[in-house]
Amino acid sequence: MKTIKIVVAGPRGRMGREAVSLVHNTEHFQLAAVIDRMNDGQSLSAVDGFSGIDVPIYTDIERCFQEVKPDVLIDLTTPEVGKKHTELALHYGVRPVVGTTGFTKEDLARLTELAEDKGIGAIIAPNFAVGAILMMKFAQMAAKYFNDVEIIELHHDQKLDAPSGTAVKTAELISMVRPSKKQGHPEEKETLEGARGATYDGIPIHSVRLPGLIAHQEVIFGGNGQALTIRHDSFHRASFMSGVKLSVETVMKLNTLVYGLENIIE
Ligand SMILES: NC(=O)C1=CN([C@@H]2O[C@H](COP(=O)(O)OP(=O)(O)OC[C@H]3O[C@@H](n4cnc5c(N)ncnc54)[C@H](O)[C@@H]3O)[C@@H](O)[C@H]2O)C=CC1
Ligand SMILES: O=C(O)C1=N[C@H](C(=O)O)C[C@H](O)C1
Repeated sequence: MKTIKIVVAGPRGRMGREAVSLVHNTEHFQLAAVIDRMNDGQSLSAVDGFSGIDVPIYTDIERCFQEVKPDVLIDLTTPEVGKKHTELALHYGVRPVVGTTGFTKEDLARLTELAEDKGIGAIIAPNFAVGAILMMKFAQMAAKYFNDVEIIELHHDQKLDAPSGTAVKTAELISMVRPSKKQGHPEEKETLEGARGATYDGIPIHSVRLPGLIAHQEVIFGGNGQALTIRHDSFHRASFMSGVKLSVETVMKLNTLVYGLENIIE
């Protein structure tokens, strides 16, 4: 298999550390450099937790792309930075694999157009865990039979965006198959603002943030005399890494932007 030359953005983050380890330990992947906010020009091996991983750190992504000429960028940063990085990657002909969440419909439309213009692949995946993809697919299946549904997503308290990318993606998949509907009593009123959560196409989404959690989601369907709950839990960020590996391998064969791993997992 041809070696894929990879740059990871956000290497010191919770996900970035796992991704650096994945790339470093995968035979046909080459970790060529990392992009961080500090330590420009130093070796990653000098940073705590990365001993033996001797690749350069860049704080300037454009200089990194010009000098390193990677095949793939793995971005695990923050919503605003992730959008900028994805755009620059496409501009430089580097295929982005983006786990960073917080992209709007407009962002996705713009990036899809850019990938088309450049004729290269890109993957933006709100969740890389295979169990989470199945949860979303099962929820879409169930929505054909149950019109009433609410999503509860639960994450660690350091998460920047709410609702989670996974919750938004789940609501999008459900709204593709169920008729648009306003749920609950037509005259219901919130006596405390936010009590009914956010809504996507009439689907309430509730976000829980607590220390100790990693990434969890329940999709609850209610019907006549019954309820169906579909739940997924990530107890460790290793749960996301097989999806990152598959995305890097797949993005090399694509020439458009794919949003969501459900589109590449059979
Ligand atoms: N798609 C998926 O399966 C998953 C996606 N995520 C998403 O990944 C992103 C990162 O999550 P965590 O690792 O938990 O966050 P984190 O806060 O631990 O890490 C983010 C890292 O990005 C770095 N960063 C910020 N600005 C930067 C810049 N300009 N250049 C380079 N690095 C920069 C920070 O220094 C930090 O180390 C979030 O958007 C999160 O929602 C998280 C878990 C799974
Ligand atoms: O920030 C996180 O941790 C996660 N973010 C992603 C999301 O917003 O859906 C994926 C996973 O839930 C973990």
